Amino acid sequence: MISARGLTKRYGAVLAVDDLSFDVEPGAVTGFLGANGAGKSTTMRMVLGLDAPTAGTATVGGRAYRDLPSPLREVGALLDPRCMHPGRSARAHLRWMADAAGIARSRVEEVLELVGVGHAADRRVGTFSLGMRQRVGLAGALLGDPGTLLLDEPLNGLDPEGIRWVRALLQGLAREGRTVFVSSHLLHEMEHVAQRVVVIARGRLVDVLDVGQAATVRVRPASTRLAAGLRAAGATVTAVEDGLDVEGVPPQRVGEVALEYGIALHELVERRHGLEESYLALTGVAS
Ligand SMILES: Nc1ncnc2c1ncn2[C@@H]1O[C@H](COP(=O)(O)OP(=O)(O)OP(=O)(O)O)[C@@H](O)[C@H]1O
Repeated sequence: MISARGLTKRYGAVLAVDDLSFDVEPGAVTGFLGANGAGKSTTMRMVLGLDAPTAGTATVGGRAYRDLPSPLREVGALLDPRCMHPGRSARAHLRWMADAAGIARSRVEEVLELVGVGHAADRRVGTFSLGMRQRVGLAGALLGDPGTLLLDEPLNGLDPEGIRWVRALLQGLAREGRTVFVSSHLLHEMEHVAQRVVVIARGRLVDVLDVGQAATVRVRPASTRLAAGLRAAGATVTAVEDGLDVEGVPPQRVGEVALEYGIALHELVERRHGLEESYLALTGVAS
């Protein structure tokens, strides 16, 4: 688990991270969503001990990063993939990391294959596209088979196939019980990869949202008899345009109630509450 408590970072006049507290639980992908400059990278750098907080603490499994006995085996990180040495090959880059952490070189070959860069392992990283560098960066994060992953914008520069692949990889890692924390400034990316999302704006916590939990069933026609029947069945019903929005009962139950009342439905659609609605509502309030 990653925990931030009162985490604050000031760069001169800029308050980059402002009294941020949140937990990232194992077993799920947790998104870290905020506009450019909201403070995501600074927060991740503080968790990784690369920046010292002005105030507050950040811990992984209850310890500060610098106190972890074998950091690369406990925490895998992907920060800016443009920071790799352009003259080194992907294999040399990963071997250098593995040697520094006492990890067997055979593991380098495993992660190269895992991220799909095996065929280009001896090419200089400087010749790689951003998407390929992201894959090498991910390989580096996975090298020590860590229980916790912090990935800063890992989908940047990937093509649609690459994005689908990373999503599946991260969800698989979370299912194995790992803690996976992934930042993005793009809402729809988070909606498809994360189960929970920590939302920040201007360095402050806005909210922690569950993605796609509650659902609304939209039915037409907007029959008052149907609305009464659904309420009697325990639903919350709101009249909208030419239909009804029904919450609190599953779609099958809505269909059954309509049948009981002899009402022909013209439409019955389940809509998961999108992160977008919550995000816009929240950031609208916050701005
Ligand atoms: N080393 C630094 N010195 C001065 N200001 C900094 C430094 N690093 C970050 N900042 C400022 O702190 C704020 C937060 O930046 P940060 O990079 O953490 O945001 P971010 O949410 O990761 O944005 P992006 O999505 O653009 O990467 C910004 O105003 C940025 O200009």
